Amino acid sequence: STFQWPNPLLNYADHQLYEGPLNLFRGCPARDNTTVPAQWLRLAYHDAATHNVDDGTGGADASIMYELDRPQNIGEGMIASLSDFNSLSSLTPMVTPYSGMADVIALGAIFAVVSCGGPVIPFSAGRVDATEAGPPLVPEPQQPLASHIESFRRQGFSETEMIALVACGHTLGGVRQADFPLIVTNTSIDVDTFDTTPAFDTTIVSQYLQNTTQDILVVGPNVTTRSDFRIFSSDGNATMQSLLSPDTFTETCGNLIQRMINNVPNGVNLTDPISEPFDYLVGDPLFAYQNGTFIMTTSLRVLSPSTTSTITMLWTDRQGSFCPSTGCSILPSSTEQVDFSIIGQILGATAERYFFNATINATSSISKFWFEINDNDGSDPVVVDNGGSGFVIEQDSLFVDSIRTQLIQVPEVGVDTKVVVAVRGNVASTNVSVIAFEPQSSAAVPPFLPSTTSINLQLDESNPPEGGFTFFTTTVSGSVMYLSEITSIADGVTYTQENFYLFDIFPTF
Ligand code: HEM
Repeated sequence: STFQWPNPLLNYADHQLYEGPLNLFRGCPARDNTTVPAQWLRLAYHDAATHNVDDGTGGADASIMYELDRPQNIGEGMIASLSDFNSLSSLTPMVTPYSGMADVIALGAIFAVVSCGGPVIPFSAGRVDATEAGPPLVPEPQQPLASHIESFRRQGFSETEMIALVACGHTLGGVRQADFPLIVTNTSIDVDTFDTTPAFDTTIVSQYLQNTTQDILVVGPNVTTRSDFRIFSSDGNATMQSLLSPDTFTETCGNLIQRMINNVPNGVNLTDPISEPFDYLVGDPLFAYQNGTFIMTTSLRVLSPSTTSTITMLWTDRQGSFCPSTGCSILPSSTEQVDFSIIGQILGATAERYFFNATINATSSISKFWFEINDNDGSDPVVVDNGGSGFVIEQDSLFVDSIRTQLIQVPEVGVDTKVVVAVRGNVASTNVSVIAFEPQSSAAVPPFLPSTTSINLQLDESNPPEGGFTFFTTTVSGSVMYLSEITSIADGVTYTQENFYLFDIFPTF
């Protein structure tokens, strides 16, 4: 599939699915006598369950961050899961200036299922985070069947789908005694697991049908809270019978959980579902100015590369006369095999990432770039040119200087980042500002919200003007990962750049 650059949201979706840090939780890891994936999947259900098809409100919107004091959301897995997502932001941003925690919770459900051996669920990005609690609509075990049927109808699921979705959810994890003492009455049990395997598999179904189930919501001493029994048996076990087939279970659960996490309020538009890595993924170009040249660095991830291929980056200059008519060109400076997540591996993806370090005449500059892949086997080279337009450099008058921008070690604090922005023109009246975006929250408990700070930059004393550029600077905390907006205003002319990912500059950090 084709990636049209720039598209930060789709780039984020591909990165999270195929190269992201949720992959650290592969292999269905245990925690708190249940599993991390069980905790993530329940969190995602409770976030999405507030969806109301009748009026188009609620759903997968991270409102769960404001609803944890409700009895329906009791359970230590909730805070633990949200804390997982918040602390991963110290490695790589989970929330970004253009995407929020609701997308992360949905990604968590996808990784949860696959981590325990379930299907690969396609991901659509673009959920919008709520800023307050939604209606208290999560079903509870003591409620009668009719209220569960109505609750699932409101969430957009038929009675058959309700049966299946509950079985898909309750193939993972179990019920915690401390939180549900009226359900798990045996105080020597910490978590009473729904079935005998931690895996995302049909054991929940087969043990139920064989009457060997240990699911406490089926066989518990308290009849009132046997909600799984009432739900599973509500159609004479017809749906449970059909789910005995591992293929049916996998396909049904994949589809239903995908619909569950895509239940968003009206007016929220999700991207098309992503079910495979993009064929070619370009890295956002970085610029630095040095002695009359621009150093532009970028990269290209190529899926299923041929071992014999030569990859060339080409570009045209802004004046139209400096580069030859075929374009200026450069070969990669280095390459690296892409380390795909469990999801990428299941899809059989292999890829190589090629890094380019172009030295560009700063006067004639660069207007656009593209790539050519020649397999050297007589076939025509493949041109990767963003659907024909090339990767267009909109302006070369304002950029974060990727060489002058540096990490500074601060004893006992960690690191700060000295940000240096280059602005064309030697104008003392230039006003340069950035919005610094920190994805990780320092709060001890949810809601975990990113923070943004507006900063006016100062003239950089240690980087005097050079080659028609003036350099402006500020020092930000090392936990600032994006400059969500960079703006310069000089003599009535405004330049802006959005969503600059600062950590592209320090790839090994
Ligand atoms: C009528 C509907 C449902 C009821 C009454 C219900 C009830 C419960 C209860 C009481 C627990 C124990 C929670 C704890 O001790 O922390 C639980 C756990 C769980 N539920 Fe449900 N549930 C329902 C539907 C669903 C659905 C649709 C899903 C997902 C598709 C789901 C996924 C889970 C998971 C994964 C756990 C295990 C959590 C862990 O081990 O930490 N549930 N459920």
